[in-house]
Amino acid sequence: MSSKAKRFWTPGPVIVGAGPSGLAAAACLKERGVPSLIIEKESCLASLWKLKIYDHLQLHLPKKFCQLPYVPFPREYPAYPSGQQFITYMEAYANHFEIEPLLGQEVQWAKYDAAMGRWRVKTHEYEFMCRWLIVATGENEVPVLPKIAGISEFRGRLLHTSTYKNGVEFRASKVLVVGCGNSGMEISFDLCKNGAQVSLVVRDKVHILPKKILGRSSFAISVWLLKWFPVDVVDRFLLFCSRLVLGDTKQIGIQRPKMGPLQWKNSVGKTPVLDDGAFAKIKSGEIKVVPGIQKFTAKGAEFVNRTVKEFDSIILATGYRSNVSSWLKEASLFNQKNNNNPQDSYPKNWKGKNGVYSVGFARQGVLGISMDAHKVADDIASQWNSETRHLWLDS
Ligand SMILES: Cc1cc2nc3c(=O)[nH]c(=O)nc-3n(C[C@H](O)[C@H](O)[C@H](O)COP(=O)(O)OP(=O)(O)OC[C@H]3O[C@@H](n4cnc5c(N)ncnc54)[C@H](O)[C@@H]3O)c2cc1C
Ligand SMILES: NC(=O)C1=CN([C@@H]2O[C@H](COP(=O)(O)OP(=O)(O)OC[C@H]3O[C@@H](n4cnc5c(N)ncnc54)[C@H](OP(=O)(O)O)[C@@H]3O)[C@@H](O)[C@H]2O)C=CC1
Ligand SMILES: O=C(O)C(=O)Cc1c[nH]c2ccccc12
Repeated sequence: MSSKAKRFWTPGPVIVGAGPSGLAAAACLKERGVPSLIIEKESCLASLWKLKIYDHLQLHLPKKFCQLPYVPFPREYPAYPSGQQFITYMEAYANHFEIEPLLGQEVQWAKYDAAMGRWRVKTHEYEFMCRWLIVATGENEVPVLPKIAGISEFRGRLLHTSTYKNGVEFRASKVLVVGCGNSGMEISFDLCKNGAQVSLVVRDKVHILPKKILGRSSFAISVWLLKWFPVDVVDRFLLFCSRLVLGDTKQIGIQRPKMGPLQWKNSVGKTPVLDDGAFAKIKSGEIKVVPGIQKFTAKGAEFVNRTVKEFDSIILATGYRSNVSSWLKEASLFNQKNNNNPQDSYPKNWKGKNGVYSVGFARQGVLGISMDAHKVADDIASQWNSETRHLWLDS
């Protein structure tokens, strides 16, 4: 099969993935005069947002922190755009920069050919040869489905948050949500508003912060404070405000890590929950916090404290991982020990050896994507300007 693949030499970089990272990288390169080619496995751009996001999702950071390079969100957009508005924005972004990804082509493997001095990027139909490869396949590509004992015995409905759309079909039913990240909290809230009886598994320590403090985004306040104060001081401020707004989370069975929320995010990579209403439902008892699962049973679950409960549905809000190890054959940037994330931690994680780069693996959301895209484009453009342009003009 591989011998039949049509081969192409691309002058500029090949970008794998047409999500926000791929689009931002292509736009930044274009602004610097460097052409690029995006290869996308799905039949659309922004596939995470089009295929895996629930109906009521709003960006949890204010819009100025979620815009891609050069193009602000439309003025009429609300402070926290919806998932659909973010999709519309990305479509317009691609049109603006005339970015036309090659759709429906999954990259099966990419490896560096030292003899050619080129990356070989293979899809089912094509093989591309390029000087630079940009990995933009995202930190949230593959749903994490934990191997919990008895999971195949459960006779009710079992799904991951990536296929959850809304709570309507769960009305009046008993639902167990496994995992207390932003997905687990927001989906629990949605289910609760739709009349489901919700239990939420919190197996370990977690930081919950109010989305807003005195009407202002707690994330925006943190970014502002970080200009003047070290991160541990900002963390203490966030914890103080959280205590005032939410109360003591320990009293309802949710313990905080010893480290503050921003330090926790930077060192462990776990995003604090930005609470937008679920916590009040936990406090009122409408959402019940339950401990880790010992095993699933045909009708429900047994928990580590030996209690047993029945459920109609189980929703795994257990997060996502990257798929890079399945297709990228290189070890300078991504390694398995580090959960397939770039091995140098932020902010040194965007450049590997032989012309491989990453955009969107800094665990910093869209803001991190924009920063990576500029740095990667600057680096490639300086090489493009000094060597490649002459080669192509001469030939
Ligand atoms: C539910 C949810 C809500 C979020 N909300 C926010 C938010 O409010 N603010 C924020 O800053 N961040 C948020 N994030 C984080 C979010 O993942 C990123 O900000 C953003 O989508 C990452 O963009 P990306 O382009 O790096 O990855 P993705 O959006 O995942 O795009 C990667 C693309 O690569 C493609 N791809 C993967 N493998 C291959 C392959 N082998 N060959 C070809 N194509 C491939 C995929 O199909 C996909 O289109 C959220 C994440 C989730 C899951
Ligand atoms: N509105 C928005 O903008 C939203 C943004 N997001 C973002 O999307 C990304 C993904 O979020 P999310 O999908 O919540 O994933 P996360 O990885 O953030 O959270 C997964 C949760 O599942 C728990 N978990 C994993 N395995 C098990 C298990 N076997 N038993 C019990 N609990 C388990 C984890 O607990 P533990 O810590 O113990 O491992 C963790 O609390 C994040 O960056 C998030 O901020 C998500 C939703 C909405
Ligand atoms: O949505 C995400 O997962 C993000 O990574 C956005 C983000 C970056 N830094 C943060 C600190 C606190 C809460 C969210 C984020």
